[in-house]
Amino acid sequence: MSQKGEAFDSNCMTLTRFVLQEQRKYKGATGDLTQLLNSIQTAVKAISSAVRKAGIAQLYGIAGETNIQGEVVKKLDVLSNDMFINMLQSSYTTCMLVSEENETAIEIETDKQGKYIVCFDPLDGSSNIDCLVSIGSIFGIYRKISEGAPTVADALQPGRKLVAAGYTLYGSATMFVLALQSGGVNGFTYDPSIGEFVLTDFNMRIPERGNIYSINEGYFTQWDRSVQEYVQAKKDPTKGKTYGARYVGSMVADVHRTIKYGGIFIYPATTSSKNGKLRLLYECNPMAYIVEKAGGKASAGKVEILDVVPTAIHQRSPIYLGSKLDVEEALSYIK
Ligand SMILES: O=P(O)(O)OC[C@H]1O[C@](O)(COP(=O)(O)O)[C@@H](O)[C@@H]1O
Ligand SMILES: [Mg+2]
Ligand SMILES: [Mg+2]
Repeated sequence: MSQKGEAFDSNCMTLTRFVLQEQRKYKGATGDLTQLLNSIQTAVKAISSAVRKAGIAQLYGIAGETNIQGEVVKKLDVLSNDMFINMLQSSYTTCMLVSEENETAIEIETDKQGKYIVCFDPLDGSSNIDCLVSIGSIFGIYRKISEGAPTVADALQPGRKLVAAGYTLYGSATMFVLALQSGGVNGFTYDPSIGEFVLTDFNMRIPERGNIYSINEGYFTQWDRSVQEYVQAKKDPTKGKTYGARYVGSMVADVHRTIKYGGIFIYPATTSSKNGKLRLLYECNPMAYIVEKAGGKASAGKVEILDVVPTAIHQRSPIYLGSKLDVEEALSYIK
C-alpha cells in the first residue's frame, strides 16, 4: 500500500501481480486461468470507463443515439455484454459462455477454445444506470467436464464446482472482488491514474452478525409468511436489537455492503415470481461462492445455493445471503 505522500508505491500489489502470484503456487498450472482473469480485467476496465462517461453522455443526450461520426453510441448494458464476450472469446481460454443478455449459451469457435466456461451478468443493476446509482458486473468460472465439444451440461454445474468467481462494483470508486478456489476473497480498488486494480481489501471476512437487513419491502404482501415474520422481527424492539434497512436495488452493491458491514440480503420467492428474481448461474452462485469464502452463508431457503444442480441456464433462485448468524436466524423462520 502507498506510503504517506508517495504518488505510487512500487511494492503495491496489483490484481495482475496477485493472480500471477497465486498461479505460481501451483506447479502444473498452465496460466490459462491467469489469462482468462486478465481478459475479464480488460473488459471491466473498459466498462468502468464507459460507466464514468455515461453521466456525461446523458448530459448531452447521446447514449443509445447516433453520434456525430454517424456511429450508434451503445447503451451501457449492450456495451458491457459485448466487452465480456469479445475479451473472453479472444482469450483462447474459454469454450462456452453464458450471459444474462444472450438467450442461448455461446459456443466459442473451435480454434479459439480453451477449457473454461464463464457465466456472467455483464451489467447488474441496469435499472440504476439512468439515475447514476452504483451498478456492477458478476462472473463465475467453471472447468469443462464433458469430453469433446462443449455442451450446455458444462455450464449446468452446481456452484460448488466453481473455480473462481468475482464481481466489480462501479461505485464511488471501481472495485474488483475476487474469490479463488485456492484462497480467500480479496478486493482491489481501481486507480485510474495508473490504470490498475490495487489490493486494498486483503482477505475480506464478513462479520459473523450484522445489523442491516436488505430486501425490497415493496413486495411484502407477496412474500411467504416466514419472510414477513423475520423482517417484522428485525423492526420489533421486543424481539431483540432492531436492524437498519438498506436496499440499493443492484445486487452487487447490496452484497458488497453486506460483506463489508455484515447483515443479510434477501431476494425471496414472491407470489408472482415463485423462484424469486435473481438468476442462479450468474448472480446467485458467484455471490454465494464469494460470501462463503469470506466466512458467510448463502441459502436458497431449504438448500444451500451452491448445492443446487441447475437444469436451465437462466433459471432463478430465491436467495438468503450474508452474515452466518443472520442467515441462520432468517432460515429458522422457514418451517
Ligand atoms: O427491483 P427489484 O425487484 O428489487 O430487483 C432488484 C434486483 O434486480 C437486479 O437488478 C437484476 O439484475 P440486472 O440489472 O442484471 O437484471 C439485481 O441487481 C437486484 O438485486
Ligand atoms: Mg443482475
Ligand atoms: Mg444484468
